[in-house]
Amino acid sequence: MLHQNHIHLSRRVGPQIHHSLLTSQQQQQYAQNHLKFPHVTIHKSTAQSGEDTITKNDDTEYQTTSEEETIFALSSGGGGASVGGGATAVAVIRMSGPCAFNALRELLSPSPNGLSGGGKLPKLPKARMASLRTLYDPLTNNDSERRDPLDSALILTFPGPNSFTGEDIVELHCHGSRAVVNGVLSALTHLNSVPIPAISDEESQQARRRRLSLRPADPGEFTQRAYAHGKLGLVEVEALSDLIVADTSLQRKQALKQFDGRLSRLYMGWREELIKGLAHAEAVIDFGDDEALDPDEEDDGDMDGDGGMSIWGGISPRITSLRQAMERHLADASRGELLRDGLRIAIVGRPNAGKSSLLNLLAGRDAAIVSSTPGTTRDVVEVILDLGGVRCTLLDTAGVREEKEEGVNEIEVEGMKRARIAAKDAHIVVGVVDSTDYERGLEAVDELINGDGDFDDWKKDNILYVVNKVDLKNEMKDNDCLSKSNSFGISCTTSEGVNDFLSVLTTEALSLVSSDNDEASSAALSSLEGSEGAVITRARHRRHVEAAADALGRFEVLSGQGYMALDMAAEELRLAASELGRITGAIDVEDVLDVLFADFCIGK
Ligand SMILES: Nc1nc2c(ncn2[C@@H]2O[C@H](COP(=O)(O)OP(=O)(O)OP(=O)(O)O)[C@@H](O)[C@H]2O)c(=O)[nH]1
Ligand SMILES: [Mg+2]
Repeated sequence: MLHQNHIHLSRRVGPQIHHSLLTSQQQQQYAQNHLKFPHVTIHKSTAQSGEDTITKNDDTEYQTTSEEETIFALSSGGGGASVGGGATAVAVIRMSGPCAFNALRELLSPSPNGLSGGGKLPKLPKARMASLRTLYDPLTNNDSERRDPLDSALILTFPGPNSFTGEDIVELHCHGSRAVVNGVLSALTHLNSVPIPAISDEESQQARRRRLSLRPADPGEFTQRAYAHGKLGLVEVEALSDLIVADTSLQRKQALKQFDGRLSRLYMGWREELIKGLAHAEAVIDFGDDEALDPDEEDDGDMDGDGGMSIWGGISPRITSLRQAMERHLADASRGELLRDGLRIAIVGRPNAGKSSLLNLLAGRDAAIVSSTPGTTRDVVEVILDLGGVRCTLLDTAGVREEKEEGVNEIEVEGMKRARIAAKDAHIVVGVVDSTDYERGLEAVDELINGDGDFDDWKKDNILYVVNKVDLKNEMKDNDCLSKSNSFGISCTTSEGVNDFLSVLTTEALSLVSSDNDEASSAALSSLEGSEGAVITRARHRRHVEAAADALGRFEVLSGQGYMALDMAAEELRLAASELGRITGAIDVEDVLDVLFADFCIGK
């Protein structure tokens, strides 16, 4: 049976295979130790196709990708509304998998019998060289002499394993109209079921179907295959996902920094250090401390709990400095995560202060209703802004005032409740005060911030006061109501003062996400070459680094207790190493993958 012992380079075992990173001997050991396939040998590719082969120990050969289905998708915009976007000049359709080149040959064939007609096989362009070719429609009525042209397209082929997915890839750069894109996608979908009169016997029909079996890709499936074939690590996959959805320049820069591998290098470097410590522990367990200590290793004079030399030798101080590096890495005020997720800026204040007017002015469009009736805004209105490269969600909220004031109804009360929640969840609060009703306006903002015990103290530093409608009261500029250092006189009607306020708001946003001045963090990272500027960008990474640092803290206590606690101390090192391995995908991360790839768009 051909597929009986086939290794599926699929989501299930994929994360643990990194061919490009391992020597063939390591790969073999990996397969035997981790993949539980002791009966196979992995050979690096020598074939022109470049596909690795796996030999079963009874010498039957399998191609690693032969059982993978070939997938295709529209990878760019274009194609019109029916496939999720407006028409563009060019649309890129990608195929990946063992049938990709055959499918391309079929599209290049003008004969109504396609490849099965016995005629000359259409030549594929040279690998990685663009070529302008006519694509023919295999769904053309069979009575015609020639298939109908589908498009004149630029074609590129990337033979595996030197491709994004590690498989054979074809890129069709077509014209971006709905008719062309739908025509090509439909041709690929039906390729294996196109009736070919030249083939009469069932067996040949089946063989043809196998050669041309394609299906539409799932979201993120190209990247998933790249990961399964060791082309990308987990942290790089996450970075790619961030890069695709980046809205601002700083988000793009952060994603690119992570994509170039510096964050992976940091975590892998730490993990290697821990594994060295573990090897030391194994040696002590097996041979006793005299033999375990490396004679070249400088003894730091560490004392164990019994007053003798530590059985951990030079390992203990290294682990301590590793834990400290992790703690510095963690003490970054979540800047990377904030930049990735974006900041929330809530505009609050009394009704009629001009909150919606300010939101509209900053957004450059009439996103919220403005009216002279107090209590106009009820629901929270959100607009996305790019402030100096920081993605910010600006939230306009209902005006807050005493519930017993005249005219307040239950809908407004609900609106005020939502305003309080928005302010509490925001990273920056902008309190808008009407200059003609300054005292009450300021009181309302202060009550919202100080009245609720839940309001984080740190956030009280991130409040900007905007005294609006200065056009109505010019003497306001000298009035003491602008005495707060973080307050600005503006007019939404004349735009006076708005630019000054915007530049301070931008500086404030940048200071929350910037790590440039963060000496602690850069000191933590510069110890590992090439990892400068690597910051935590996801809560998932933070959880694992925290757990690793905790384990190292416990190790430090246990390592001082001599032989008695040797096993337990080693276990903490193992735990810390596996937490770091979970970040990079070196250790099973099945649960993470499902969520991560579902976040990708189709075609990536
Ligand atoms: N003269 C003057 N009028 C302004 C200014 N800003 C806003 N207004 C007016 O003030 C009124 C209230 O403005 P909104 O932006 O709706 O106020 P709001 O704070 O959103 O009010 P609620 O949604 O009810 O809480 C409108 O009539 C605006 O035209 C300003 O700078 N100068
Ligand atoms: Mg409003």
